[in-house]
Amino acid sequence: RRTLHRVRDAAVAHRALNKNADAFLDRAEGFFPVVLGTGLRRAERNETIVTASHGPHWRALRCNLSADVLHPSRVASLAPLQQEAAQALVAGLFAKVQGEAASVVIRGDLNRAAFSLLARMCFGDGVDGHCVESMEREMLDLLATVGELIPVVDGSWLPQLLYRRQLTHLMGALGRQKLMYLPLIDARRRPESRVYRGGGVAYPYVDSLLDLRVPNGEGGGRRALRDDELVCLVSEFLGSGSGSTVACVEWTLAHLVDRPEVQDKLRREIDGTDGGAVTIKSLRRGMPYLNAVVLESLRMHPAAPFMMRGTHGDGAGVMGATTVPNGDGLMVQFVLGDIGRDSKVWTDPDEFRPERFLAGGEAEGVGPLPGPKEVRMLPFGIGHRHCPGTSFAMLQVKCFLAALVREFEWADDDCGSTAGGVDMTELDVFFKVMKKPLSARVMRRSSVK
Ligand code: HEM
Repeated sequence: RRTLHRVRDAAVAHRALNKNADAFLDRAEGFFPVVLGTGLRRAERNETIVTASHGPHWRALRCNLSADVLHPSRVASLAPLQQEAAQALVAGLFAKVQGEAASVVIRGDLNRAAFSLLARMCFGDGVDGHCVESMEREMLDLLATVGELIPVVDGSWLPQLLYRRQLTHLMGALGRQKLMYLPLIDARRRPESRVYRGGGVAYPYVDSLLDLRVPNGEGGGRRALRDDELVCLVSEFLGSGSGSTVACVEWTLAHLVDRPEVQDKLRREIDGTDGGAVTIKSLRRGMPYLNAVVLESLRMHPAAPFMMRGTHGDGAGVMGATTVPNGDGLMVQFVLGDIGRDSKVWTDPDEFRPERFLAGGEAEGVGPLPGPKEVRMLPFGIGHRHCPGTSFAMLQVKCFLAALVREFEWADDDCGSTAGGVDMTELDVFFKVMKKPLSARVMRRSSVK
């Protein structure tokens, strides 16, 4: 069992993750419910990128995703797919808002759009829509169960005894995922599936995983990934990529509903860009206010509530933990929401104020990832283990928001709000989500003008 230490302070995070980065390269073993549930010994475990220890296996998995699938230069080629997903999201809302306005709980629509895009990137084009829906349902179920377990998993084996029901449910969900994913993975093994016809996904994630050879441990040489490993990696891709972007878009919309003047200002920027047709080019060229709005949202509500690292000797010293029982090491939990609202670093940290990220603002130059000189927020982590989906996710969130704000006006829905406006209560489960899903009054702009 390891000792758990929580970091809520930006300066301590900087001391650990920038100044002593090498001591914090590892994940905290045994912290992840899936690992706890399977209970496999490390040598047999189906590691994902998140769970793998720093070393050659992790490096092979991570390089494959970040260099072959999500490298910033590749993200440009995924942009048309993101645009298509945004258009499908808007079309779905048009269907819901048939009159002038409607009350909409947006989370489900966002999740469908984000998940379908990732499923396409994962398995290629042509996966049946019902199959995608079933995968999405199972993923939501899995994330909900993992979310129940995360607060109680502390690196010991006790939760395995106390939370048997949730662990059994988790194993069932993983088993059902396996049944759904394996036929789709097998389909990608057929040579004809590798013919790229243009206009779709050029190199699906599954193809990259099938081509990958990972170090064979003590046996030496390299080997292909086992079926169970492929299933876990696909699950990680679909799960970590969808819920995170959905949470970020939902939180941002909630603030736009709460602060109509911010929404108007954002809409003016969007309307003024390329005649209102927001393209990936225009998003990449700038749109400083949209960028500021998204960063402010991520500062206050980082989609991943915590970031886990494991450390020993030096790292434990940096944390001020001089006595670590049994020399087992220290599990360090960086509380990302608290770090982004550290009052020693931010003025009025609980206020949604995107202007702070604009030129002349207190956070001018602060981006999604911190530089080596200071840590002010950590929405995508930091260092070697920072989120490999950062560029892709930022683009996707902006793409969805730009489309939603261009086509609709978003207002407070009386039924869904408290007397004080939108209910911003947070719930830390697998992701940091709105405790009460956003319900907004959505008006088509054509009917507003
Ligand atoms: C708004 C969206 C997202 C947020 C806020 C987010 C946040 C994070 C954070 C905080 C970490 C931990 C980083 C660290 O320990 O330094 C992480 C890791 C990771 N994320 Fe994301 N993420 C997002 C989207 C995505 C997407 C779209 C994907 C892939 C499709 C992805 C895949 C991963 C993976 C595989 C890791 C593990 C990296 C490693 O351990 O080497 N994430 N993410």
